[in-house]
Amino acid sequence: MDAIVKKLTPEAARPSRAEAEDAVRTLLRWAGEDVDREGLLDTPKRVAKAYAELFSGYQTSVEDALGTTFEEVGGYNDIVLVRDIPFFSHCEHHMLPVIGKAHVAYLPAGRVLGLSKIARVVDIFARRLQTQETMTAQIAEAIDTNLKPRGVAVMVDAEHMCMAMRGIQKSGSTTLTTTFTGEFKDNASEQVRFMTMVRGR
Ligand SMILES: Nc1nc2c(ncn2[C@@H]2O[C@H](COP(=O)(O)OP(=O)(O)OP(=O)(O)O)[C@@H](O)[C@H]2O)c(=O)[nH]1
Repeated sequence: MDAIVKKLTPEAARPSRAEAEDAVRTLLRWAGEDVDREGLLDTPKRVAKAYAELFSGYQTSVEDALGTTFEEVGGYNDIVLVRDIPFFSHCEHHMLPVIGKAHVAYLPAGRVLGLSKIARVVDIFARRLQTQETMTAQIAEAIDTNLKPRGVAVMVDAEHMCMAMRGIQKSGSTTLTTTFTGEFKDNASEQVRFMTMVRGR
């Protein structure tokens, strides 16, 4: 999966920071701005710096983030759910913000992940351009591949600014997507337990 991203963005073909700043100047001029006015002089630099952070998922490897797993010595083998993981992403269609929460669970098969690693995986994919559906599936696939648990369940609940700030202009509406693998996919009662735990307070 990461190999695909690297193929799309080979380091040698990556534009320089100066080229990125020039692109920002072009967009500002296209929007009708005077790029030489004092308030905008450092804006291209700031935007490029912000993009480096907002799209840092391209520079981060899922395998590295999930590399460390621990043997579960106490015999725990039930659902591990990390819920309400907040994220900021951008849709691949308009490059406008997608703001939401991810709920990620797995059924261990002898090994467990550091809890923070689950949030790291969410951030890696959130910081790449894609659809919400793809992001949901990729989080599940990454945990499945690297941890090899009995099953993974991922739910993403997000508001898309491309639907709120422009176009149809429906703010407050959120989109829910789910991906289930293994025992979560095969067993409807495991899905229900996941949903109940996500909702329970
Ligand atoms: N399925 C899906 N659609 C998305 C996601 N993010 C944005 N979109 C949609 O992508 C679609 C792009 O549609 P287009 O008709 O090509 O673009 P557009 O003219 O800007 O569309 P409008 O938003 O309807 O004005 C829109 O319907 C968006 O709501 C996502 O994560 N998943």
